[in-house]
Amino acid sequence: MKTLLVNGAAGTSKILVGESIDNLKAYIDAAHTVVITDSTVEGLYRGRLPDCPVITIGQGERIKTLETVTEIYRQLVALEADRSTFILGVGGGIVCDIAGFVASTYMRGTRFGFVSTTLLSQVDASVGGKNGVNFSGYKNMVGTFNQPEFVICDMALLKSLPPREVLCGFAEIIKHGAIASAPMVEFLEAHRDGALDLNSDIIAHLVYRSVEIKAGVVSRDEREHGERRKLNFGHTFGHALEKLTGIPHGEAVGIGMVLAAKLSVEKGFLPREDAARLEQLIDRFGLPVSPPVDLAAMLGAMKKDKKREGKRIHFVFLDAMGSARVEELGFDDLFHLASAARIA
Ligand SMILES: O=C(O)C(=O)C[C@@H](O)[C@H](O)[C@H](O)COP(=O)(O)O
Repeated sequence: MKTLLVNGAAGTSKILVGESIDNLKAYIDAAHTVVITDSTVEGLYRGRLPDCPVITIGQGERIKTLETVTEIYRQLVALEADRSTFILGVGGGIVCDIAGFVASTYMRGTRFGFVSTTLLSQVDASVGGKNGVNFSGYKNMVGTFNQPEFVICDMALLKSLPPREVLCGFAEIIKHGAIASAPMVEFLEAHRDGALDLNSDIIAHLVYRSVEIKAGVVSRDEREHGERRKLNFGHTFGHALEKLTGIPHGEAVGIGMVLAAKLSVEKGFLPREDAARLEQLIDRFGLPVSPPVDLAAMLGAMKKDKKREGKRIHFVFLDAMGSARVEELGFDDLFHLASAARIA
C-alpha cells in the first residue's frame, strides 16, 4: 500500500492506494459511522463493511440530485446522526460525490472518507475534494470543495466491475497522461492488453500515477483558479455529450479529448500526429472517438456549462503529448475553431 497526500484548505486527504476494504476498521470508529452506498455495492460488499447503519441510494447519473441528498438528510436525522458522526461513502464517483456533499453540509459539516470501488473513481472522482450533484440537467452544478479524510483505493475490487465501467476509468487515466505525462501515454500504449485484463502490477502503476498527478495539481490549486482547470481536458465537450446523449462520463470524456486534441491542432498548438496518436490510444482502449450529435447541439449545451463566464469559457488544449494549456475563448471563436477543425 502507498499513501499520497492531497493538501486542501481545510485539511489533508490521505489517498491509500492498494489498501484493502477489509482494513477499514483501522480508519473509522464503527460506533459513530454511517455508510452511504448504492444497491449494487451494498450487495457485493455489505459483509465486508463495519457493523454500522447503511443508507442505500439508487444508481446512475439520474440519482445525483438534490432530491437524493434530501432523502439522505432525512435518514441521517432519523438515525440521530450528529456532528460527531463519520460519513463513509462506499462506491463509485456518484456515491462519493453525493456522500461528500452530504457530509460537507449536514449540520454544517461532518468528518468523511471514501472506499472507492470503481476505476474511474479511484483515479479521479474520489480524489480532489469536488463534491456535489447535478441540477436542472447540468453536471455538478451544486457542490463544495472539501477533502475527505481518506480514500481507500482497493484495486482488488475492480475485478467485479462491468467491462464498460472499467473502460470509463481508462478514459481518465489517458487524460492524466495526455495533460501531464508523456511516459504514462507510452506506458498505456505498451501495456494496453495487460491494463484491459486488470493485471495487478499494471493497474497498481496506473492508479498510483493518476492519483500522484491529480494530488499534485489539486494541492497546488484546490479551488480551480488556474492549473486545476487542466484536469478538465475533454470535459467541456464531454459534459455536453453526457447531457445530450446520456452516455457514461468516461465515454463522453474520451470523445471530448479527441475533439479537444483536434482543436489544439487547428490552433497550431499540437502536431497533427499527436492528435492522431491520442485518438488511436482512446480507440484501442475500446472507447468511442466520434460524437453522436452535431456541433451546434454540443455548443448549445456548453453555453450552460457552469464554468462559462458570460459568453466565454476556459478551454483546455494540448500543446504536446503530456502537456496542456488553458485558453479563454468566446463561444463564437470556439464555433469557428471547431467548424474549421471539422470535428462533427
Ligand atoms: O477534479 C477536477 O478538477 C476535474 O476536473 C476532474 C474531472 O475529471 C472530474 O470529472 C470532475 O468532477 C469534473 O469537475 P467539474 O468541476 O468540471 O464538474
